[in-house]
Amino acid sequence: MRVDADDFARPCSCGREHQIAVKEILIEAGAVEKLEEEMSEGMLREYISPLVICDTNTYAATEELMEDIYDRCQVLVLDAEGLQADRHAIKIVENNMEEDIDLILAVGAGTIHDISRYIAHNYKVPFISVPTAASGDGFVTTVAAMTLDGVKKTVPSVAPICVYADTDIFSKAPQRLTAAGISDLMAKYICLADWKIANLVTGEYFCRETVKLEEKALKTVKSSIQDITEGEEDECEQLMYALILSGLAMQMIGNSRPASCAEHQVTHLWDMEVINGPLDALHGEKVSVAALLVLEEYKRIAAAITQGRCHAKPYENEDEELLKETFGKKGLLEEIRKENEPELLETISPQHLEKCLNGIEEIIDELPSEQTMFHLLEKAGCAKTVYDIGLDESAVLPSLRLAPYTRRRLSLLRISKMLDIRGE
Ligand SMILES: NC(=O)C1=CN([C@@H]2O[C@H](COP(=O)(O)OP(=O)(O)OC[C@H]3O[C@@H](n4cnc5c(N)ncnc54)[C@H](OP(=O)(O)O)[C@@H]3O)[C@@H](O)[C@H]2O)C=CC1
Ligand SMILES: O=C(CO)COP(=O)(O)O
Repeated sequence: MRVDADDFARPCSCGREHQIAVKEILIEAGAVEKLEEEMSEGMLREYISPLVICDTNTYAATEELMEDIYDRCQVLVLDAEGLQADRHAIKIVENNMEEDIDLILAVGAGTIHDISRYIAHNYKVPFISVPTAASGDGFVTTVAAMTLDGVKKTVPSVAPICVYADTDIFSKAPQRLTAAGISDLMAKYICLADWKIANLVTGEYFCRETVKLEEKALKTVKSSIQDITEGEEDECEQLMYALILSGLAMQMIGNSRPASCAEHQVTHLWDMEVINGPLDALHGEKVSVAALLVLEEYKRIAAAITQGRCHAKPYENEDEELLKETFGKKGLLEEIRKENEPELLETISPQHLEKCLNGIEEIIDELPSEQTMFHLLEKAGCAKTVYDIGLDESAVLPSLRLAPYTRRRLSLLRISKMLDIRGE
C-alpha cells in the first residue's frame, strides 16, 4: 500500500496549514527492494554516502533482505543491550560515522528511529525510515523522544523523507513487539480526551481533523485485533498503516499533542526511575498499563461529577514534599521545575473550571469503560496491570500524582489537582 502523504498537507478547518515533510510511504511486502531501486537508479541515487543505523536485533532481522542496500552503505550496528535514545548512543554514532554522510537509514523500531532523527536533525541530512517492528507510532513524527540528563524529553527533530515498511520484515517481528504497537494506539483514547478537555478548559489550540485521523487509526486496529495478534500479514500491514497515521497526526501538529498526554506522562515518570527501578518492559507495554490506570481515574472523576460530588477548588500545590523526595533524590528537581514553570493551573479560575465540569464529564463518558478497554487489550495480548511490567500496587498512587509534572502539557490528571471529590 502506498500512503499519499500529500493528502494530509492542506489548509485545515482548524485555521492552520499542516506541513508534511515525508514524500513517500510504502507499506508492503518487498518495500526494501523498492528502496534499493530508488537508491541505485531512482530519486535517492544522488546520495552517495548513506549511513545505516541499526542494532544487533534489527540487523539480524533485515540482513538477508537488505544485503544489497547494506553493501552500498556504511552500516553502524549498535549494541541492542540497554540501548536508549540518549547522549551515550548519540556519541557512539558520532564517533563512528564517516564525515561525509549525506543520508541516514533508520533500520529498527522506536529507539533506533529517535537516535537517527536526532542525528539527522543535528547534521542536517535527510533520513529514511525502515521500520522493523510495528511496535509504536514513532516512525514519521517530527519529534525525538530522548532521555537527556536523566529526564525523558521530547525534542524538536525531523521527519523521514520516505518510509519503506516491508511486511516481510515487520510482520515477522516477535509478537510482543506487535502487541506493544497495538497498546500504543489503544492508549490514544486517553490523550485525545485530554486534548479535548484542555481545549475546553483553556482554549488550547485543537484540530478536529487530526483527532479524526487518530480515531481512524484506532478504528483500523480495533476492527482487526484478533488477526493482527495471530500475525496475519495483511492485518499487520493495517497496524503499521495505523501507526503511520498516528505519526502523521503528530507531524501535522508539529508535536506529539495528538498522541501523548497523561498515559504517556505516567510512562515518562517510570522511565525516569524516580519511584521505581529499571523496568523490563517495552514502551507500548508501559503505555497500555498507564492508560488503564488513567482511565479508571477519569471514570471516577466523571462519576463524581454526575453525582454532584465533584467541585472545582482553587489550586494549591500539595505535592511539593513528594516532588522534592522523588525527583530531588535523583537530582532532577530543577529540570522538572523548568518543564513546569509557570504553573498552568494557576491560570485557571475555579469558577471557570466549575462551569466546564459537565463538558469534561461528557468527554469522559465517550471513552470506553475500563472493562471494555481491559478486554480489548487482553484480546491483543497487551500488558494490562502494573504486575505485567514489574511494578506493584504501591506504584499506582504516586504515579498518578507525579506524572503531570513530567511534562507541561495539560491533562485531566493535572486539572484534577483543582477538583474536590467527596463521599466515595
Ligand atoms: N518520537 C516519537 O514520536 C515516539 C517515540 N517513541 C519512543 O520509542 C521508544 C520505544 O520504541 P519501541 O519501538 O517500543 O522499542 P525499541 O525501539 O526500544 O525496540 C524494542 C526492541 O525490539 C527489537 N526489535 C525491533 N525490531 C525487531 C525485529 N524485527 N526482530 C527482533 N527484534 C526487533 C529491538 O531490538 P534493538 O534494540 O536491537 O532494536 C528492541 O530490543 C521509546 O523511547 C519511546 O519514547 C515512541 C513513540 C513515538
Ligand atoms: O510516544 C509518543 C507517542 O506515542 C511520543 O510522546 P512524547 O512526546 O510524550 O514522548
